[in-house]
Amino acid sequence: GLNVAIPNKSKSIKDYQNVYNDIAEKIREEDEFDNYIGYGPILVRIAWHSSGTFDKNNMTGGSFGGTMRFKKEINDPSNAGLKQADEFLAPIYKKHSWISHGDLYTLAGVTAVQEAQGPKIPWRPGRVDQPENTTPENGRLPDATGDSSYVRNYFGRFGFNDTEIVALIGAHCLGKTHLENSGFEGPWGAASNVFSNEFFVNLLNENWKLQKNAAGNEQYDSPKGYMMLPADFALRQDNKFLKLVKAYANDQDLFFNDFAKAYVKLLESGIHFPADQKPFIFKTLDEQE
Ligand code: HEM
Ligand SMILES: CC(=O)Cn1cnc2ccccc21
Repeated sequence: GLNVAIPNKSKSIKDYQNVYNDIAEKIREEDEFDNYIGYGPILVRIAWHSSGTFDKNNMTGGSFGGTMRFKKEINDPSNAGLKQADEFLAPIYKKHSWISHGDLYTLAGVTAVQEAQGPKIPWRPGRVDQPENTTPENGRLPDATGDSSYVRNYFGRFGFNDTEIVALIGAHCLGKTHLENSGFEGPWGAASNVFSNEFFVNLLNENWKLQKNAAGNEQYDSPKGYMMLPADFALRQDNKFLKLVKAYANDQDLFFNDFAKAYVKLLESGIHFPADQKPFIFKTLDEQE
């Protein structure tokens, strides 16, 4: 059905900046998580996975209904590890339970990118919690072993073009893969909690070798201990994707601008906002000192 955003008229940018600040302060406070990577990366992932169930062919899924809060969705094998993000957000929801879960998950993903020194992400509230029986079925999130045509086709389900696809996957500059979650293993060393174009620089410049990991899955490893998923490496194996990878490796500002636009489109997939609803642009903690 049609997901029409219903902004809460009693809440202003100040109220949402308060939620942003609580999330940002908790990220700073709980800095030891995942070997001092912190919670930022999995907050970006839960925002993306909440939105990544969208299917433009039948207008189902997406972040609107906040169904990630239900067992069926959070237990999707593709969401392994994200219960920790949901638990991180539970006290934030308890304190600000006027907010919808869809707004909370996506706002957390915005906060995490901005607090990681990434671009400003304009954000609009108005998602409305939907009942458990509207939870989409498992299996709508992408397969890490896919090749370039798989990746282009997968994101075609959202109506994303090549620029949006490559920019979005640049979020793999944050965090790491965990064998117990996805069957892929990334190195502590190379994992980062600073948003940058490093993913593209490494993808282009490292000497990658395809090898089986401890779970028997093939991944690309580099002498420096970096890794890439087959679906990451696919961005080098298609001429149009490769052109974009090179552009972003050579111009971080271009990457930041394209990422911000694509991330907004992802987090708002399937939602109709009032034409006059202006997005909020939040200040970082550093900008409020
Ligand atoms: C072809 C599309 C994609 C595939 C196949 C994919 C796959 C994966 C896999 C397998 C992991 C490791 C999970 C774990 O083991 O803990 C991961 C982590 C991550 N993904 Fe993606 N992803 C894709 C697109 C995206 C997009 C569009 C975003 C955000 C805009 C994103 C953000 C992240 C982040 C931040 C992490 C790190 C999480 C952590 O450190 O725990 N990914 N992804
Ligand atoms: C540090 C590292 O492995 C960079 N990287 C490369 N591919 C990734 C996929 C998800 C998260 C991080 C990823």
